[in-house]
Amino acid sequence: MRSIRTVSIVQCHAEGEVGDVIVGGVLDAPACKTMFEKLQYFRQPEQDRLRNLLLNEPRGRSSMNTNLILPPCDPRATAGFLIMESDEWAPMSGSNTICTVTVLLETGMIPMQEPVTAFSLDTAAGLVGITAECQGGKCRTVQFRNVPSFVWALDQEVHVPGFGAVKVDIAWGGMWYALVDAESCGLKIENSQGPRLVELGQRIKVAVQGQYHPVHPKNPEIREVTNFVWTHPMDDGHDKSAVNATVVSPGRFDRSPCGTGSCARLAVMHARGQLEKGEDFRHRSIIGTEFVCRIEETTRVGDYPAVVASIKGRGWISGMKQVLLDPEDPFPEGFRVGDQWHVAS
Ligand SMILES: O=C(O)[C@H]1NCC[C@@H]1O
Repeated sequence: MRSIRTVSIVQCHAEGEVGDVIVGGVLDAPACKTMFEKLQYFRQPEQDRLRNLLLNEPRGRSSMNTNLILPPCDPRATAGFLIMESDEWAPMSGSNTICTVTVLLETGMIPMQEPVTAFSLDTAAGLVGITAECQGGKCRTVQFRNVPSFVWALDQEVHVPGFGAVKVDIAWGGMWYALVDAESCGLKIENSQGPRLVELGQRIKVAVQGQYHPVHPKNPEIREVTNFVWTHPMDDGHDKSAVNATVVSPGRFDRSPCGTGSCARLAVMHARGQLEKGEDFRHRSIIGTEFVCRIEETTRVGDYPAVVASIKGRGWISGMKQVLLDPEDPFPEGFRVGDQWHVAS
């Protein structure tokens, strides 16, 4: 056996969405003042080979993410982390935060305090507060207090070639999202409609990218919609709840209820007067798992009214692995196949 690269990983999922965590084998980015600078370093083509090696086949698959724990830049944080998704280094991610916290605590990288461990994590989108309920050495729940979320525009009409006009909301929840009511396109969020939801969701996302160009007021480098959420109307019975399905690029469902998508939706619901500060909202995924979401505070981001949202969910460690690269492997950055990766050509 030979290898020119060895990366040690703890495998984890949060409410069904894989968020593996690198615990060894990758050095920190040199001389960075912020986690966003670290993200910029790692997404350069030479460094980005790591993301391709880990997420592309044969080592990865289309429905997974990998997180990289690094020293924080903000002195208030206990650790920093960066998020690798199939098509981007995401500034922030909810399911990946829950996985990273679960691994940090259950492997002892951050000492676990029972019944509650509280600390902050530094991300490329800013500081995220963590409150983890812990019992018997298990991290039972992870709640994170996200960077502020806000609506960029409501009810925008987008022309989708071959389909027609679609109404979209555009909001920031740690990533930029377009959100569309599935019923407005004659669809229901259920597995039997999966291929159509993913295919049309991707097409609407591309159409939005062509017509609307949101920019984060605090960081002009964080721009353009990269994620898409299908929503169902809120069930306002005993609990406020709804199902959603996030279409992650290049075209597959988030298996979790999507933490940053949920924050974007909370900002939209607050702007529409559907959810107040302090109210719980239960967001369910395509596989029936749930995040408990809440608006903790209202604030502003630049000129935009914003909400500070918290999201609570659960993570489970599922294994450990060491990724290797044989110097003669013909695919040092892996490959993608059209059956599962929505390859354009
Ligand atoms: O929970 C989230 O925010 C996400 N899950 C995978 C894609 C998004 O980053």
